[in-house]
Amino acid sequence: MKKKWVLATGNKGKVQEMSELLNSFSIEVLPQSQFEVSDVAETGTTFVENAIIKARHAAKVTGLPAIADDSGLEVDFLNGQPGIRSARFAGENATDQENIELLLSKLEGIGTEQRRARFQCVLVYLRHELDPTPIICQGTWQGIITESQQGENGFGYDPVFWVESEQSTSAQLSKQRKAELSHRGQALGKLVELLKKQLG
Ligand SMILES: O=P(O)(O)OP(=O)(O)OP(=O)(O)OC[C@H]1O[C@@H](n2cnc3c(O)ncnc32)[C@H](O)[C@@H]1O
Ligand SMILES: [Mg+2]
Repeated sequence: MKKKWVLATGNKGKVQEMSELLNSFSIEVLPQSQFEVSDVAETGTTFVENAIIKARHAAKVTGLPAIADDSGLEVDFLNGQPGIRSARFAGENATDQENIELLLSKLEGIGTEQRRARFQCVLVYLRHELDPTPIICQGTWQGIITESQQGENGFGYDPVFWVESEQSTSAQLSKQRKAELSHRGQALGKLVELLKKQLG
């Protein structure tokens, strides 16, 4: 029987982006919704702290190894905001749409240079709740915040994240292309390499 791990996220977009690659191992990586893991308060001040908090919580509740993602958008004009607060930029239970609208309103009249931004992603793997040596991987993706929304793919801020090399927003990229370029794709690639070594 395949071993099971838990993917410690409540975000369906992340589950989509991470499941396929992670499940190419001899391990089944299942989203935390299948184990009734509740969302946990993200009380850290860094992506890495929050990723550990989420992975540890899921490992504790399920008794299984856990992988978590903490990610967000840093905008130059906003001195790196919304950062770790990206999911809650427009309030605790804000929708993607509300967060995007708040971001565009804060950048009204601001030129391209100051609209530069980057997505950050930190992935954490814990073998168990009290694992003292988590595996930690990071990825960064540069872009520019557009003035209006374009594209239907992805989630979060993808419709306003302009990727210069592709001359499109992240929401106009295919799933495959986003995975090749994105912060999460980069972090995941590194994690998979390290896991392969660890699993032999
Ligand atoms: O905490 P979990 O349950 O994993 O789900 P979440 O959506 O709350 O995730 P985070 O706390 O890590 O917040 C990350 C936010 O940053 C944004 N974000 C992260 N990666 C993104 C991506 O690939 N495309 C667009 N927006 C992204 C998006 O708004 C996310 O909600
Ligand atoms: Mg969150």
